[in-house]
Amino acid sequence: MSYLSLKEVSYSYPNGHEAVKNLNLDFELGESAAVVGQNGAGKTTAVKMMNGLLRPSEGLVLLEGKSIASMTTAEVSQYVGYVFQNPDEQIFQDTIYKEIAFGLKKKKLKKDDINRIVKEAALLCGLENDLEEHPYNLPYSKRKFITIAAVTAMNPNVIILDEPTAGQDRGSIQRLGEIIKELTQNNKTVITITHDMEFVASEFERVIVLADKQKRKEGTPKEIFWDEELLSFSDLKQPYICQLAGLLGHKDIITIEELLEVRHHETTMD
Ligand SMILES: Nc1ncnc2c1ncn2[C@@H]1O[C@H](COP(=O)(O)OP(=O)(O)OP(=O)(O)O)[C@@H](O)[C@H]1O
Repeated sequence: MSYLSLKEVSYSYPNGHEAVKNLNLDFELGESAAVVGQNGAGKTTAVKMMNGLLRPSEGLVLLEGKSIASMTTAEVSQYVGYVFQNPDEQIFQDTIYKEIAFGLKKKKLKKDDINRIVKEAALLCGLENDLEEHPYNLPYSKRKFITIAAVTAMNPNVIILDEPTAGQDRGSIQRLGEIIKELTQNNKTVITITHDMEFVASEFERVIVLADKQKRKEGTPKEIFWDEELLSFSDLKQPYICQLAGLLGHKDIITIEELLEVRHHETTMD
């Protein structure tokens, strides 16, 4: 049994627009998965159903095999945390410490425990020196990390990140990769919506492709980014390293290390 599942899930918005159709997905603890697809494919709608922000029009969302239908969104979010695409929709306290500590205080944890957890989450997200700052004194890119710290501090088993690399520089994208690694090593599941194919190729074990409301394929980055028919149908771009490998006449390359290895092999064969 998977930790989190969508079973034959469909969703129509109140105006009647169907955004997700007959979606089946299973997630295990400790895995990282990227959800990709063109604008409007249904990615955000699908992940919002995973933590109860939206409720399926048809089908079931299961946590450890049990339907979440009778749970409140607040109850589901103890297990499935959601980091919004825009941090400003999530931040509402006047210091970073208070923002990260808010949920922990609601849980009525002891002050020492709250301090410890806030410090750990801040360290993970590179905010350890900013705890007394007003969130809006920090740039947008850092505000995203405040919301990641606030969600991870609550220790949910599943963390959903919506477009985490948008507006981030190279160093911050690297930090995001490290955060995802650390979380999965701690047996957390990280599900990330992203349009950043370089990030997908370098950080994720599994890629789920949505197109026109439905799942078109799931697989490893190699299985996804070398499926030309899928890329064209789903309007997805190959990561640059795949494009470069293709220009050099190689297929099934997904990392720079793999490309260097085949090139090295070729030169030593000459
Ligand atoms: N509140 C809403 N009411 C009606 N239709 C909506 C609403 N929110 C989203 N939609 C529509 O549902 C479809 C799926 O939207 P969704 O945001 O899930 O796609 P997405 O794959 O996350 O897109 P993007 O990459 O642009 O964020 C789109 O056609 C969108 O216009």
